[in-house]
Amino acid sequence: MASTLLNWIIGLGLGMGPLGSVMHSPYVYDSLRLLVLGSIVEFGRRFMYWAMERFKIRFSMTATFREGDQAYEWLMLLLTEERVWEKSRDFQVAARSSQRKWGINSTLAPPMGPGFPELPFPTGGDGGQILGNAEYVPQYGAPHLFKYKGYWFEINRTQGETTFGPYGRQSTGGGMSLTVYSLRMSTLTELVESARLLYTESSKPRVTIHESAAQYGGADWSRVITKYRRPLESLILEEETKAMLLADAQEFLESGNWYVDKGIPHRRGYLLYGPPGTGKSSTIYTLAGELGLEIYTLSLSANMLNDGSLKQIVAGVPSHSILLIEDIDCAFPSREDEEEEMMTKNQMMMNPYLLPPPKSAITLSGLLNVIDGVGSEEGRIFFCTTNHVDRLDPALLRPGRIDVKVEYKAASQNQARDLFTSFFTDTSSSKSTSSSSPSSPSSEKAESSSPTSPSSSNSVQDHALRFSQTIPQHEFTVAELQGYLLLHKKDAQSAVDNAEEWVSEQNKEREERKRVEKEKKEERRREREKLAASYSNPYGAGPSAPPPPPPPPMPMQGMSNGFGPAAGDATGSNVGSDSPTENGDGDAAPPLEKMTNGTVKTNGIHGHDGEGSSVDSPATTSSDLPKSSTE
Ligand SMILES: Nc1ncnc2c1ncn2[C@@H]1O[C@H](COP(=O)(O)OP(=O)(O)OP(=O)(O)O)[C@@H](O)[C@H]1O
Repeated sequence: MASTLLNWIIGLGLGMGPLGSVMHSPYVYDSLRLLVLGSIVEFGRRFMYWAMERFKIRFSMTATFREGDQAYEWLMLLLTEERVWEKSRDFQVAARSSQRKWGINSTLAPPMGPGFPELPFPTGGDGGQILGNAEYVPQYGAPHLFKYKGYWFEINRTQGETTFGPYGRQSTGGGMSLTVYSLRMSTLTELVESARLLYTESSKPRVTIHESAAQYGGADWSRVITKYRRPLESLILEEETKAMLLADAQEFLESGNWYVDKGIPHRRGYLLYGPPGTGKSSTIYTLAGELGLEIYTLSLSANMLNDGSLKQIVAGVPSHSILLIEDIDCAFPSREDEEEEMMTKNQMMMNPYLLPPPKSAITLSGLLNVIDGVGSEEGRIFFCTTNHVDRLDPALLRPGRIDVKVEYKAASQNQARDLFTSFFTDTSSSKSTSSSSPSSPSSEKAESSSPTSPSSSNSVQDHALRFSQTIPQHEFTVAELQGYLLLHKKDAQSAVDNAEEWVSEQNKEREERKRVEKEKKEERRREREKLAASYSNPYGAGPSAPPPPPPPPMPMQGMSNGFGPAAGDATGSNVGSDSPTENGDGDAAPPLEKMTNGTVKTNGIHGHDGEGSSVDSPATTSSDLPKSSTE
């Protein structure tokens, strides 16, 4: 029938026109038959494609999940659990790390290695076992079909985008598009809800930390790290401080309706301040584990960050999560930073080929707007940490932005004792049953959970007491003491015996560090003075005039951007590495433009003398507050 039709069409064509006789050649005839046949097949193919598309639109739904959003993580876990990727043939293999990658053998359960329980290894599509030290991440190039609860789903990778907007280059991660062949919306929502419940359940033993991709020019939270939940009792702080923080955050999360009724933004801000290594970050990770919240952490020193991108990134933090800005003082330049900046400016005036140091472009008002906007998401907790509270602007510290302030100090002798006890008390066998009630003292818990005999437990207590007596009050941080105890982790006796010597060595090292630091400061001061003199007298007149500046170097190959000095160039490295990052304490803190350099009066900040942390919370009554320690 089809052949007759084909012959008829061709015959019609051949019978007509002046070339009719030529066309009667069998070669031409066969070629034409092929051409017509090909056209019919192609038409049929296109028609089928068109019909399929119409069918898809009519009888399916498509949902897109963007990388960096929590829903994307839920979906990826569900797909991994459902072993959707196992038929993949294109993998990227990476060593396992705390960064979450969603390989086919990914899991939210404990990782592999000594001390961790053994995991059932998944098998590949061909039944071969997948060993657990590497992550096999499918490239998701091809669409995958899978069946879930009786419905067919199709999953496809969507590519990320890079856009150039008013705030510069911004890239968003890719994502997944999920097509479900069903007319019921509930098929999709049920899958998403199951994925969410699975995620919530599986992530309980861990704390999830989302890092902003700002330093790579991204505006999302696509880098995800997971850490083990830290038991509250392993945090060596005053019991009241731990209990207060936990109770305050819990109370806040439970009273969402109250905030709505009163028209107050449902937001709570906490500032943890004090020297490095005193447990500020550890406190936040521990609280996040206790409260079952995920952390979204952001560093203001990321070079690509500006007011616009900061706002966009923070807007992507979901409700019921913690926004953490570490080292918030980065946004407030110190006096040294400003002097360094001035020096760099002077150098640049004398040598126009010098590059300005890289700077973040966040303004104080931009930062405050973002913090105020944190409350627009329901139930968001905002934490910030700093080592230099005196640099913070009072506008940042006002209640409503920062509601609770906690001061961290170097370890007290009580903390040294508790640290020692927790270090040398074996709690491994009771880990699974340990509760985390905030109010019970850590030493009590350590004793009750210890499998050691009462006599060995007593000896740990005795050693702990002796150890704490050798550690001077508030001179060493918990991190430093932890570093020392790690050297003697198998021998409590030697930890006690060597403590005195360690303390005196540390003191000597500190003295030496102070001396070097002082010399460096002095050197920088002299350089500044020299530069200031040459700037005010650029022609070198007068007896004390500095030598004229060297001629500007010609742009050369290997220069950082074709205009600036080459890497390793003496002047260039001075600008690039020394001035913007080193403040007086040797901390990395690049100065940020357009920031006011307000000095905070810390009269609202209170301290405990005998312990390593203290609290100042407008929420607590004045009788709850420890006495004021500093002005
Ligand atoms: N109070 C503490 N209780 C238990 N561990 C602590 C405490 N303080 C410090 N540590 C230990 O010291 C290390 C560093 O602590 P952490 O990062 O919390 O300090 P930090 O105050 O946030 O420092 P930085 O200001 O540099 O971020 C961690 O390994 C942590 O286990």
